[in-house]
Amino acid sequence: MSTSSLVLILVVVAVVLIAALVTGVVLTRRRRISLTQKEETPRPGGYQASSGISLTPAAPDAPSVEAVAVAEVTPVVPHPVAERTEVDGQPGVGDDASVPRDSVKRGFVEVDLPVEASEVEEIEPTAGRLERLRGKLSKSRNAFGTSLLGLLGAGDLDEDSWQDVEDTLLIADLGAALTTEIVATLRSKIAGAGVRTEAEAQALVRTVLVDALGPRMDRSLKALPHAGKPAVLLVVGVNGVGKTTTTGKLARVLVADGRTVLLGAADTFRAAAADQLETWGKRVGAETVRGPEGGDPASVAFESVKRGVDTGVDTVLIDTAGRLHTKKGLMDELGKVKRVVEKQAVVDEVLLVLDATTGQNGLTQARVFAEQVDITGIVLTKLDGTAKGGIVFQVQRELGVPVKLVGLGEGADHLAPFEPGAFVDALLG
Ligand SMILES: Nc1nc2c(ncn2[C@@H]2O[C@H](COP(=O)(O)OP(=O)(O)OP(=O)(O)O)[C@@H](O)[C@H]2O)c(=O)[nH]1
Repeated sequence: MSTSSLVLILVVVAVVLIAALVTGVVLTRRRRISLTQKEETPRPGGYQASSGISLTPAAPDAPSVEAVAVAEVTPVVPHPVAERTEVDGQPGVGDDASVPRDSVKRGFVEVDLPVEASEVEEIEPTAGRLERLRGKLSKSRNAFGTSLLGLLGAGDLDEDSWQDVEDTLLIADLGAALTTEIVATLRSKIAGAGVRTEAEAQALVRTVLVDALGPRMDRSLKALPHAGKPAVLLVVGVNGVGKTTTTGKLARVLVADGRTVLLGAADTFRAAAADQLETWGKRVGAETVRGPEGGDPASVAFESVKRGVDTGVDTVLIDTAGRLHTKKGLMDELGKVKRVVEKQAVVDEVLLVLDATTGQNGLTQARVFAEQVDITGIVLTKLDGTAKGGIVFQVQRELGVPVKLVGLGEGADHLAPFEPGAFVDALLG
């Protein structure tokens, strides 16, 4: 082979190698850029609460103005005392448990446990957390706001257009009654004021929707100690809605606020649920009280509060087992858990966790739980994954109970206070 052929071959090999190298670098960069964009660049708009979660001690003797206002419009539902199955309200374990279990015990279920914590984590202050939640509600915003504002901003509306407005509200889960009401209000306001532009439509819709969300309701979380005893919060709801995750996130908020917390794992149906809660506890440095698998949840709740009082923590958070609202025995059991805890201390909050992605069924769940225990606040989870944020309107209206917190993701800090203005802004974009 001549020298010139050898030089030619070497040049070709060198060119191929350089081309491969350049392609590799470009691909790696692209991948990195798309990852960064996904995780760090917030989309414009989105849910932006203006402050952190408001924590207060309960003041049972002095209800707030807002609570009184809510009570005035909401008839109190009497509890079905006659249907209770236990007679003495005392906790029992195993065969001694007085409430029959009418549900098949859940078998082995695959659950993702939070990453095992070897030491207590540093928790970022809540202020920065709100900024990071920007854009989390974007799915709801896209579906709801864009079409509604487009319709209303288009000038004079004929009957077909009003039908479209109505459909948009219904699809967003506002429910038939509220939709009719809101459309009637919008129609009369538009007739009175005249709406020419999308900006005018936005201002009008914002006012009407914020008003429908009861902006004066007291949404502070009664999670601070009072009368020398810890605040006690009970977290309830059907299976898989996010009770344990919310309890863990809430513990983080409290600890970040300088509070001491004890967790009660009153989900005795699944050992994995108690493990999951205990891991959250370890991550924030909180003790977790748990009982034997299959034991009496009321007993665990009782022991948790007793331990919380003895150790002088600020807040006891009790995570209960997921229970189908259609199973009477399990719902009775929930009433018992609350009554037993009340032998030790006041239950300051009963937080009903609802999964926003379940739409109308969330409303049915809310009704049944409210018949069993006095719900004091709603936590609406998974709002990051639904275009149906409208369930908020209906649940509040039906129960007369405020949505206090929203879950906006699976992350440990994806919990935000519910603010009607911020919520509507996020919906409308
Ligand atoms: N996207 C999203 N996922 C959430 C949110 N809250 C909880 N989850 C997820 O929902 C799933 C169920 O959450 P859990 O906390 O185990 O629910 P649970 O109600 O305690 O479940 P059971 O104990 O089986 O009744 C988990 O994968 C959570 O990460 C949220 O706000 N957004």
